[in-house]
Amino acid sequence: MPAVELHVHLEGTLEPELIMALAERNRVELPYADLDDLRSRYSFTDLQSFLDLYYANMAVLRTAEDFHDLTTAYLARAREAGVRHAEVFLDVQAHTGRGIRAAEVIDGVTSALATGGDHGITTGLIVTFLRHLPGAEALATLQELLTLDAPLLGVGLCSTELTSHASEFAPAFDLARAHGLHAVAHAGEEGPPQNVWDVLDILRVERVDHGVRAMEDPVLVRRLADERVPLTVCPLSNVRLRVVDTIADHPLRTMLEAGLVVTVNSDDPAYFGGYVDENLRQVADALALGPEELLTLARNGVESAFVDDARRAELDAEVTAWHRGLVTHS
Ligand code: HPA
Ligand SMILES: [Zn+2]
Repeated sequence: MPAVELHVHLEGTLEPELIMALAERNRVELPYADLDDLRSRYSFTDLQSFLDLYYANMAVLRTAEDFHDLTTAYLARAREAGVRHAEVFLDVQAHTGRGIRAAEVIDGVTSALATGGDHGITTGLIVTFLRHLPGAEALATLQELLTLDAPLLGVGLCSTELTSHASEFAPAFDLARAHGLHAVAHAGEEGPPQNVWDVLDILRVERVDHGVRAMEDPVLVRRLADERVPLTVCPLSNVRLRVVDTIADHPLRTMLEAGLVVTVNSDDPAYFGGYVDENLRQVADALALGPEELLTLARNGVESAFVDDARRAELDAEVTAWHRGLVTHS
């Protein structure tokens, strides 16, 4: 299925093998005996238990070349997964906070994203502010990125939902909007439906990342459906971070039936057991999604992407051709 990926953290595509290779290249001491020992840590009890490992592993990312290699590896794997357009998240503050210059990070990532065409993928870069850090630091980070003329598509918000209020980040989101940037935010993953209301009303986001817990609030569901606010859902992530018990318990089908603009995404595929193709396969199997439901998911991705009309028409044509083949051959 030709896919649009709207919720993937570049740092979450850092595969264990690349962690070990970069540790050696950069002479970074890791607290793991070997690859198997590292892999044995990939069992999570909640979002925070994942974030602890995710941030710790970023220690191996030091130079523009590292960020370039990470991004190139993602593009190659994404192409295999059927991705035709990807809007990737980058946690710039997780790197500047370790003494890496923002310019180093941005240079490495954007030089690789510029080769997306070689993989048949159009791309966009969304800088995600870290919600566990003060709102003033998000604002300062964006100001620096604007000074650097970083080619940004938008801004987002991620990390723990439980320790701060969305309003802290309003100045950063307002500045982003004033510069014509798009706005998205994680909400309703570990946090309650109120967090979704807050990012809609206070940060004025155009898409909600995750948003699965919106299902606990029927008035919110009606609003999201009426306003066609896309939700970038990540099924394997939700299972691995215990937002849902099993893939068969995932509310994705119910969300579609409620008229929500749901898309399927990989979040942190190196940590959660699969890229977007595997997310689609597992959710389709477990929830018995047929060709029409898969078509809706694919079309939702195209509708929700921050692309111009010409690119949207191309993506739409690919999806239509794929669906025609699927129906003809079934
Ligand atoms: O699933 C997530 N939630 C919040 N922050 C994140 N940062 C990477 N992945 C995630
Ligand atoms: Zn995420």
